[in-house]
Amino acid sequence: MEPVIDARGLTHAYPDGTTALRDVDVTIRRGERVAVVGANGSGKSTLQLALGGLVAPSAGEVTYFGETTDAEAVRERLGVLLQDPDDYLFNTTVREDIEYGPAQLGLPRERAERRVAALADELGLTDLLERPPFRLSGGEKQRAAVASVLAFDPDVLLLDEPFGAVDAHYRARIRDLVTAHDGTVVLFTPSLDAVPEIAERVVVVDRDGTLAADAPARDVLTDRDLLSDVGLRPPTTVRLFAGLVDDDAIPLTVAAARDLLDDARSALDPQRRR
Ligand SMILES: Nc1ncnc2c1ncn2[C@@H]1O[C@H](COP(=O)(O)OP(=O)(O)OP(=O)(O)O)[C@@H](O)[C@H]1O
Repeated sequence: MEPVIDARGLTHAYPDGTTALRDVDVTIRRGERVAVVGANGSGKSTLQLALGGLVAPSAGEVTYFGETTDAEAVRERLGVLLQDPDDYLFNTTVREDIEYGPAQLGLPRERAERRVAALADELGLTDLLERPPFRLSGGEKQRAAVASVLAFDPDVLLLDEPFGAVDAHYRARIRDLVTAHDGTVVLFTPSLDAVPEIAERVVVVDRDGTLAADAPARDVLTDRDLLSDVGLRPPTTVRLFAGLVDDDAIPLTVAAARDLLDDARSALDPQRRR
């Protein structure tokens, strides 16, 4: 598949001299679902800003859709969810915030309204649409911010911590919306539990802002030494099953873990053996 974002030699130092990224090469291809993981302060958000064209890196270059290095030219194809929901919610009502993207794209009013209504329903925002965004709880704000990015159906989603403040119910809803997204998804997160259900490939940012790995999700998520070196904890299922089963049989999701335990129980219980 062709690259939708291709970054070469990205290095970024903030004005105070903090170097957040060092010589990062990463290619995101059409339709891929990639997680970028790393400890707090490793440089994930800086990488998201650089890939999303919201920060000009000190060195290196990002090419979009094999066509251009000008992020502004492809702005409406990139859905960038920043870490802080307050960065999105600036209109008078939640409805206006979610409608903003489709309106900018010139989507016919009726289609935009249908899309906003469907997302509001999915994310439990229907009764909150006429409220000023600053009168929302933390989780509600996060859900509204996610809705405002999904509303314009961008080709590429770059999502920094979309699950941060939300409860388990809406975490699952957001995960389902993201996995159903018919495009490319890059998820930036310091927590690996949500990764297996979303990403097939994982990019690991080390604490010094270099890349420590870029490999299939299973290889990274079961590599306890690598994760420990970069200051990350393996997903819960990996911590539970590591050493009990072969690495390539470790379940990465709760559903896979349940299946494995159920099979083990059937094997142990003569009544249930077929
Ligand atoms: N505006 C800024 N000015 C100076 N340093 C910054 C700025 N923003 C981030 N940094 C520093 O750059 C490094 C990388 O930060 P970044 O926010 O990219 O990390 P992160 O991996 O997203 O962290 P977290 O998991 O905590 O969100 C950190 O050392 C951070 O303190």
